[in-house]
Amino acid sequence: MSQFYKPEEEVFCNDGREQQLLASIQSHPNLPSMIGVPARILEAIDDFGRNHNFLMNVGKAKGSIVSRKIAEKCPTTMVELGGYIGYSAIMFGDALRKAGGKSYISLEKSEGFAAVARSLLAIAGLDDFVEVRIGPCDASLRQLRQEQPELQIDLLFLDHQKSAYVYDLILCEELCLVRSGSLVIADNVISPGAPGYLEYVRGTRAERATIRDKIQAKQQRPVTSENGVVAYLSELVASFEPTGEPDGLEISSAINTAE
Ligand SMILES: C[S@@+](CC[C@H](N)C(=O)[O-])C[C@H]1O[C@@H](n2cnc3c(N)ncnc32)[C@H](O)[C@@H]1O
Repeated sequence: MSQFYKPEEEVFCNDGREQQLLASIQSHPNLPSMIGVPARILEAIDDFGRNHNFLMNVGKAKGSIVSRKIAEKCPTTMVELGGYIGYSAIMFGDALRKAGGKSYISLEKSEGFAAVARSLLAIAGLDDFVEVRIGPCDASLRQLRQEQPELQIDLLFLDHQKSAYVYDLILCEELCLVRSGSLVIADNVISPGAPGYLEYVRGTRAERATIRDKIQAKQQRPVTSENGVVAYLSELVASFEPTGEPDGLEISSAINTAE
């Protein structure tokens, strides 16, 4: 049996595999031992990815790096952009709950994927801790800000459309959801890559202001001040996709250099 997921092919999601995954877990002979045990559900999802069909999950290698960061930082609130079938929400929701966190919010635009995620989170016993919100994440982020004016995202996990990372991070800054003290972790910065995002988080203050101005003008968004995020201390942590392909996470701490 391979240790890696099946390779990613041209069609890599939304062809019924997500519902097959859920059905395979719901009819699994070991289902009783998975109920309320996140690690066992993750193992069953990984089994499906190895033996049946590729799934675009963060996977064990990169996931354990993020879980360690959660244990170190003990965030109160964590938000992920791009939840898919709930693999990262199960892994990181479990880590966050163990670290004493209060809330994990998973933003997913597809109703079908979100439905699978909610079912798997319920089996894992995390449905009262992880909230799955359906819709494009920019709209969900605005909605979150309206509902919770004081909310700060302590740990933001970016794992949706790679070209949207930079737009949505800037939106989080504009909404003061990401501010000094927040940690931002971006997946897939090597494969398939997110060059515009890396340019932003690794840029100087002036370079970041130029990128922000361009985006705000292009999207006709109101130009806002920096909200205290003056710089990111950013590092690439090399790792692997669940298929075995090299990849990496960009881990960026938002800091206020005036502090
Ligand atoms: C790579 S998958 C996420 C994998 C998940 N984080 C995990 O590791 O288990 C990317 C997901 O982002 C979702 N997505 C893409 N663009 C989005 C957007 N603008 N808002 C919300 N979700 C989005 C896709 O539907 C897909 O489910």
